[in-house]
Formats: sequence, C-alpha cells, structure tokens
Amino acid sequence: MAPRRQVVKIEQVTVLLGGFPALARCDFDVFEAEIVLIAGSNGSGKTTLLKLCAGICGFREGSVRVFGVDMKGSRADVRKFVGYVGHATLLYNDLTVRENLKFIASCLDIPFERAFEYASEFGLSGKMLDQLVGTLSAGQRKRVSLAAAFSRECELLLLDEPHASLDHEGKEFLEQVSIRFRELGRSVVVASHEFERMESIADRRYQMDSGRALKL
Ligand SMILES: Nc1ncnc2c1ncn2[C@@H]1O[C@H](COP(=O)(O)OP(=O)(O)OP(=O)(O)O)[C@@H](O)[C@H]1O
Repeated sequence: MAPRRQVVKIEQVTVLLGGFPALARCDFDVFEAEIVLIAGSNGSGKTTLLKLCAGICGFREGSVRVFGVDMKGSRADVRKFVGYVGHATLLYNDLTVRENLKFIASCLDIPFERAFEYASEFGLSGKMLDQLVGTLSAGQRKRVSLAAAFSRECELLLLDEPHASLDHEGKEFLEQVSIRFRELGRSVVVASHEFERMESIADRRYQMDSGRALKL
C-alpha cells in the first residue's frame, strides 16, 4: 500500500503573540484522509495551531509545511486547498440563508447545488432557506457556516470549536459529513472542548498543553 500523503507537518514551531508563546516548540501532523481531534484547556493554543495550518498566522522558529509548501514563503497557493471555520460565522445577517449560500458559492466558484446539498445535510431546507440569517438562532447560523465550509470540498478543513451552539442533531450531522469527507480522501481537523463527541470517529488525537501538541 502506498504511504499516505502528509498534509501538514509542523516541527518545533514557536508562535509569539504579544510576546506570549501561544505555541512553544510545537510538533503536529495531519495526513490525507483522516479526522484529527485537538483537545485542550482555554488558552492552550488550539486556535493558534489551526490558524498556523491555515496560513493565517506567522511563526518565529521551526518549520511548517502544508501540502509540501514551506509556509515561511508565500502561503497564498496553499490557502485554496485549506478551509478554516473559526468562532465567527462570517455570514450576512441581512441576506437569507439561500442568498448567503449563493453568494458564497459564487465567490468560491463552486456550483450552487453543491452548497445546497451540504445545507440539506446540515438539516437546512424548506422555509429556513428563505429566512434572514440575522433571525436565525446561533446553532442554525453555525449549521449554515459549516455547510458553506464543507461545500468548498477543500483538501483540508480546520474547524475551531464546531460543536459550540450545535444541538445533538447538529453534532450528528457534523460527524456524518466529516466521515464522508474522509471517504473522499480529505482531512478534517477539529479543535473542541467536546472531545468525547467525535472520539469514536477520529483517527488520531492530540492534547494541547501550554502551546505544545501532545499525541494521545
Ligand atoms: N494578541 C495576543 N497577545 C498576547 N497573548 C495572546 C494574544 N493572542 C492570544 N494570546 C494567548 O495565546 C494563548 C493561546 O491562545 P489560543 O486562542 O490559541 O488558545 P485556545 O486553546 O484556542 O483557547 P480557547 O479554548 O479559549 O479558544 C492564550 O494563552 C492567549 O491568551
């Protein structure tokens, strides 16, 4: 069997934020077609690590390679393969769910149908598509945001606390879609306080501790 492609390789990386070592000599790997979980207490460095993988955070020491590209150089090419969902949903409140999805699909140059298929997988259909996003509950907004992110079908999807605000059904949808994503050969990295939630479907697990990613 051919060895699995390494998607992310982080070695001995230190990230200073306002002088504070948010990551300290951190090592972290992601391979193709896997679901990786990252647990850790508040402030342990989960968000910083995801942003580093997404190419939206600089670093001082060490080496970061994403899809083989040295992230010390230009990171622009890598970003098209990587999706990142942070705490903010980045949706337009004064547009409907349908309008938001269409807008996102056109910006990403993906078929509208695909965005609506993922929305349906997250339980968004019927009248809800015509509801203004600003009138949705936090969990419903999160579903739209996740559906939009998955619909990019990028090679690596980084999810920061995706379970926050989601109800039981929403969390089930997230698991199902993540499993399907992996079946397509894509990788999903999930930072979550609800570690046990996706534990059964995860391939590998890390625990962040004071800016270091410890393998579990
Ligand atoms: N601009 C900044 N200046 C100083 N320290 C910062 C700055 N930004 C982040 N930090 C610190 O870096 C550390 C890592 O932050 P990060 O957001 O990565 O943690 P986290 O594990 O995602 O936390 P949470 O679970 O609360 O989301 C924290 O201790 C935080 O206080």
